[in-house]
Parts: sequence; structure tokens; C-alpha cells
Amino acid sequence: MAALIAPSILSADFANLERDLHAISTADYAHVDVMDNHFVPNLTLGLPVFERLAQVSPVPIDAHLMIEDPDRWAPAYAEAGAASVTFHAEAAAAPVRLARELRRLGSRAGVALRPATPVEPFLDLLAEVDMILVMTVEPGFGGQSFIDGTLPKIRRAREAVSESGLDVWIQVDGGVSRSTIERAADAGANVFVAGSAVYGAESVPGEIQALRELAEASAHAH
Ligand SMILES: O=C(CO)[C@@H](O)[C@H](O)COP(=O)(O)O
Ligand SMILES: [Fe+2]
Repeated sequence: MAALIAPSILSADFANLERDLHAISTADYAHVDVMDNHFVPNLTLGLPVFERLAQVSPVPIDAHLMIEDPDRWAPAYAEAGAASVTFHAEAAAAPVRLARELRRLGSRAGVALRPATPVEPFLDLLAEVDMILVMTVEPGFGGQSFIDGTLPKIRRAREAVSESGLDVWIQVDGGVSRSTIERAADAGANVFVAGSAVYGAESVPGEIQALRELAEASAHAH
């Protein structure tokens, strides 16, 4: 399975976001973390900045909305041109209605799960989403360490997707690096978000390629 790499601009230089989007032009997506200081204890950027990022990005944008009331706010990110919009299961009042609305607006629809949120309630609803994001750290900050306890959930999600025959992607986000990406790929993830590992590397394109190769080698191994 092809591995898709989505560097998180949370670890970019916020005074040089356009430059740092161009630095990841060999990636598959640019992962943009929207935090509202309520759903998570951190604040990043909102719609006006996001709209400009979508206009100047050389790669499609994967929006990760760590916000309350995504039912109300998420569609605007699809309208702003996000290729994919992921909202949190814990925050959405009507996740199926919201996913349908995002798709209607031309975006892929993703549902994100905090480490302690079970995936099971969504396994009967796979046809309604394009991606499940299994958070491999508690959302809110970059640079945290990968939680191995999330691997069985990734595995269960992958098994259900395979059984369904649907092309639902499984994304991992948090603590993904050269030393953890193989475990996530082996468990069944196919989209990999990495912030500090990519932007902290000596060569950004070199790191993107190294992560892609490690994930693909591991995914092919089973
Ligand atoms: O959503 C989040 C954090 O909540 C992420 O997308 C982080 O930006 C990942 O950063 P690293 O763990 O890769 O440094
Ligand atoms: Fe994220």
C-alpha cells in the first residue's frame, strides 16, 4: 500500500508559513492543525489564515480541526479549499451529517479519535467517511512521544476497513518519526502526519522520503 506523508505545519515557523509549505512540496499533503483553546489547551490559527494557506500551498491541505462545535465550523474549511477535513468524534454532535456535508462540499471527510476514544462506534459507519485519524498522542501539542497503546486500535480499524472492501484511509498523528513509523504502518496506517520529525530534520525532503520508504517497506511486509 502506498504510504502518504503529511507533514504538520505546527512545527513550521509561523512567521514564514508560505516558505515552510514550499519546503514540504514533495509531501502528499500539508497537515494544518486548527486548535481553538477549548477542545485542546492550545491556540493555533483559524479560517482567515487557513484560507490564505490554501491559496498558496503547493500541496493539498489536510485540515485537522481540534475545535468545539465542528458541526458549525468545519464546512467553512471545506469551502476554503481543504482537500480533506477531519473533525473530532468527541466534539461532533452529528458526525454522519457533518461528514456528508463535507463530502457534498467537495472535501474528503475524516473523523479523529483521541487515544482513549474507541473506534468501534464508527466501524458500522465506514461508508460515511474517507479517513479515520487515530491520534497517537493526546491532541494539543507537537513533540510528544508516540503512545504504543493506540496500535491495537489502528489494527482493529484496518481489519474492519479490509473486511468492508471500502477505501477508507487510516491516519496516525503524533510522535511519528523514523523510530515509530514502522509500528504504525505495520498496524495498518497508510497516512502519516509528522511535525517535529520533518521540520526538525537537517533535510526536510530527505526526511519525507525516509519516512515514506520506512512506511512502505513495513506495509509491504505483511
Ligand atoms: O495534531 C497534532 C497535535 O495535536 C499534530 O498534528 C502535531 O503537530 C504532531 O506533531 P509531532 O508529534 O509530529 O511533533
Ligand atoms: Fe494534527
